[in-house]
Amino acid sequence: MIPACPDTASPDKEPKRMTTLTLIRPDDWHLHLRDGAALAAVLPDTARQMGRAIIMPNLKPPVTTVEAAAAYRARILAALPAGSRFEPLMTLYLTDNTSAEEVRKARASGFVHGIKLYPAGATTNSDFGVSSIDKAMPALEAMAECGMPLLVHGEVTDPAIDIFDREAVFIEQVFQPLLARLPSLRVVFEHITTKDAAEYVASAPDNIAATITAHHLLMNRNAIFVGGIRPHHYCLPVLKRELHRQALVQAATSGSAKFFLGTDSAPHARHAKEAACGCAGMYTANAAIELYAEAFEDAAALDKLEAFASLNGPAFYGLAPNADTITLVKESWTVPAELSYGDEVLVPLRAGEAIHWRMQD
Ligand SMILES: NC(=O)N[C@@H](CC(=O)O)C(=O)O
Ligand SMILES: [Zn+2]
Ligand SMILES: [Zn+2]
Repeated sequence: MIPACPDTASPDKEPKRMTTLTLIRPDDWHLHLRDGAALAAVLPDTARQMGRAIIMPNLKPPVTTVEAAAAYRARILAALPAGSRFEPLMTLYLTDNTSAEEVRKARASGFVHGIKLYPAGATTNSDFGVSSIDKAMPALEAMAECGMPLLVHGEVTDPAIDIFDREAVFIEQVFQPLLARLPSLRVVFEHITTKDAAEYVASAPDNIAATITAHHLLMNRNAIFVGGIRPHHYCLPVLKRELHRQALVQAATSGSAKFFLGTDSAPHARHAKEAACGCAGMYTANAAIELYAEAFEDAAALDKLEAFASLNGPAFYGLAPNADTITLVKESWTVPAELSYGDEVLVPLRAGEAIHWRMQD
């Protein structure tokens, strides 16, 4: 990281304000790109900022085979802007029927970098998810054997469990028993939202890591209800109390290599969000690194951003960091009120509001 300070005219009078920030190009370790016209609409946003991204497999139908992942990867590459060097890192969607053979095939493919566990019914397009860990055991054992990371949406789905407690209960009921059975399994606890998860991951062995979204670093659950119900602030796992937000900020800025950037940018058309039963997911890919920069700056930890955004993820996945850099400038700009999304429109996080960092082209 090469911070530059233009306040050299009065070096003694003012505290150093960082106004440009050059980072090794970041990667997004948790991204939803969708497919077809939606894919074509959102992909350029991520490709502009990120070197690579872990592409979530919750399409309709989900990406459950290496063959389907190869075809999806080809569609992503075909939709990239000319000259882009963005690399999609593919994942498979774990089901009760995923075979050990498919896991080994995925490992051998070289382009499948993780297998995603969605508890059935936990989130958007998760109906084909795992109904019980026992059923997925042959696949999970093969993953532990061949070193294939398990990416986890860590929420229980029991309707009797309060929605704000579903992540903490998942740790107890699913995560701990699973790791007791397969202690060498490499696991990414995706989009963690609680102090419980941050502490659990921090104290777990090195094969356990976590992604953290920008929105969970920047907002607490009050943001869902400011002056009325805010469907664009609804995502899963749902935003939590301020004490949890603070614990996530602490984890992300702690310098621990276990935590890394995963936007969980999850586009849904405006009408699907602003509805009687609105979809879960926030769109942040258009301003991803800027939103993280804000969160790190608020925590006076901009010096920790590069490791979180550009180094810890590749290290966990056994990849080299990107070879080029990006530069952020301290400069306010207004997020568009909406973005085009195929034939529809999409409302990004902070629509119509200011963001105080801007990535240079
Ligand atoms: N995060 C979300 O609220 N939604 C994601 C699914 C997910 O990551 O759980 C989506 O695909 O829309
Ligand atoms: Zn999820
Ligand atoms: Zn997600």
